[in-house]
Amino acid sequence: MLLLMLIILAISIVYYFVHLKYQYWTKRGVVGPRPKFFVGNLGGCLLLKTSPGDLYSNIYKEYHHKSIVGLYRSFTPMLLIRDPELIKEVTTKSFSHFHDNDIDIDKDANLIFAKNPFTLKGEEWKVVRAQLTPCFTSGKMKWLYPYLEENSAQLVQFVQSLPEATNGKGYEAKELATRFTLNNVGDCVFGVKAKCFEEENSEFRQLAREFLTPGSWSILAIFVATIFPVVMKIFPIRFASKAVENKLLEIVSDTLSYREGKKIIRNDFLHILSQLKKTSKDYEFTDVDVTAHAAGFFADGYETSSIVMSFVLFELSVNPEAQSKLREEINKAFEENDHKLPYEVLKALPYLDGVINETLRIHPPALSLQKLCTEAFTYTPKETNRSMVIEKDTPIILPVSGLHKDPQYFESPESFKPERFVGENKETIKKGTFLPFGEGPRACLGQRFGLLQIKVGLSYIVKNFELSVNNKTKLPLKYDPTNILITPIGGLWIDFKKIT
Ligand code: HEM
Repeated sequence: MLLLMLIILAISIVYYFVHLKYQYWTKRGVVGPRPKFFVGNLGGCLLLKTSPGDLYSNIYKEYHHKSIVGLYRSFTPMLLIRDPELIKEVTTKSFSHFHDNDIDIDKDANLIFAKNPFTLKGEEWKVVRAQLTPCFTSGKMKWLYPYLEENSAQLVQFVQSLPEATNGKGYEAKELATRFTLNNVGDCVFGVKAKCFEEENSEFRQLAREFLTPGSWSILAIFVATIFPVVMKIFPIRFASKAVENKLLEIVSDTLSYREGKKIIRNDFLHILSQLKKTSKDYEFTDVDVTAHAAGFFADGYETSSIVMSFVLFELSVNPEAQSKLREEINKAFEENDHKLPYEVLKALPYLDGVINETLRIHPPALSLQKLCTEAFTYTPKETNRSMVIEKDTPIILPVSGLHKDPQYFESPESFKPERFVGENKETIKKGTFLPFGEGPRACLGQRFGLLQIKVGLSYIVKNFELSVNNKTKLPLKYDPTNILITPIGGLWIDFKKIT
């Protein structure tokens, strides 16, 4: 009897404290979905039924009349922001209150990722971000452009050589785009030929398969770290296997020694990084930094860009009018420039820009972003007019996909309309509602390079092939719930008809 009473007492105490924990947002007048014991609001993600990005998009839609929504990650209160004004505060105006991403990684177990600006915090992030920013100036992109053009010409030859791409069996767009972007990072980051068109299992393709590829360990680790950052503090989870990390480090140090020995100067990221070693004044930039950042650019450089490129190919296939209009713009640019596509001309093509931005709106590779409140911030939601304090260490969710599909900001959000991002229309897009690259000081560092490689590869493809969707593509598209970056279930299969 006594034992039973003790058990009931223990359960009641636990229940009381759990109840108290889950009162956090109610006490502050913030509404949100009811949390479940232990998992809070992320149960669906843990059961792999939904990705965090899709979960936040659904919550965004459900609470359409609210500026903020209170959620719980296990017992930790976190805040989903719907109000674009508050998003502007978080990303830009009051950046000093929210300067970190909500991710923790074990530095000893992750040599490469631990140096990536995305995972760095506070002063360390500031220093590294300032060091790496010069790698992505417009001038540096111009240096790299010839490599991208050469790989784009090879991309066309590769598609032409594939019987399945042209005989109605279809070719998977992500596979195609990954081969292309890996060749680009091989050239632009390491100065090495990645040979992803020539060889089915080239060294780079193998590396990529084990690194940030859907289903690989690194993707799973990122998934766990995103949902439960605390796990990363307890277990030294690796984002890339030791073998992959060593291989990347070996490629960089071999190339550097070869260049030094032969006195070779090649205009690429590796050269820019090794120059930083000589010019960095305030903070020592070591060999390890050069190597880790080059390897980091490899990781950042191919996956997100190939996702975007594959979705652009898909959207053009299902929107033939947009495809024709884009082809017209590209053909004209080639004709007016001696059958070439110079860097300045490509950069200024408005419809191409619109097509890519509209694809990024409908299919942003990161469906949501996670920030951390680093200094308390006072906010007054307009619907309650009651100010509340966002406390230090509160995780903040920016529901990118929810905002991108909100009819309040993008009329008929399900329709593919590149014109939204062309000319004056672009200026009417409300700040804080279009976030494919994030926003403010912490926005994507490699945006210029990512967009450039997509633009040039796409221009060559659209000039040479008519695209249509192959019936192996499962429509309507569904994203794999076990991935952080969007991955369409079954792939995006495209037919390519050569334009003669
Ligand atoms: C179209 C392709 C790309 C997309 C859609 C994309 C998207 C993003 C997003 C959403 C973030 C997070 C921003 C935030 O936290 O607010 C990010 C960060 C970052 N990206 Fe990209 N990215 C792309 C290509 C690249 C490329 C090609 C590189 C480098 C070669 C790169 C390097 C980085 C780095 C270093 C960060 C961390 C920035 C920081 O925290 O200071 N990205 N990217």
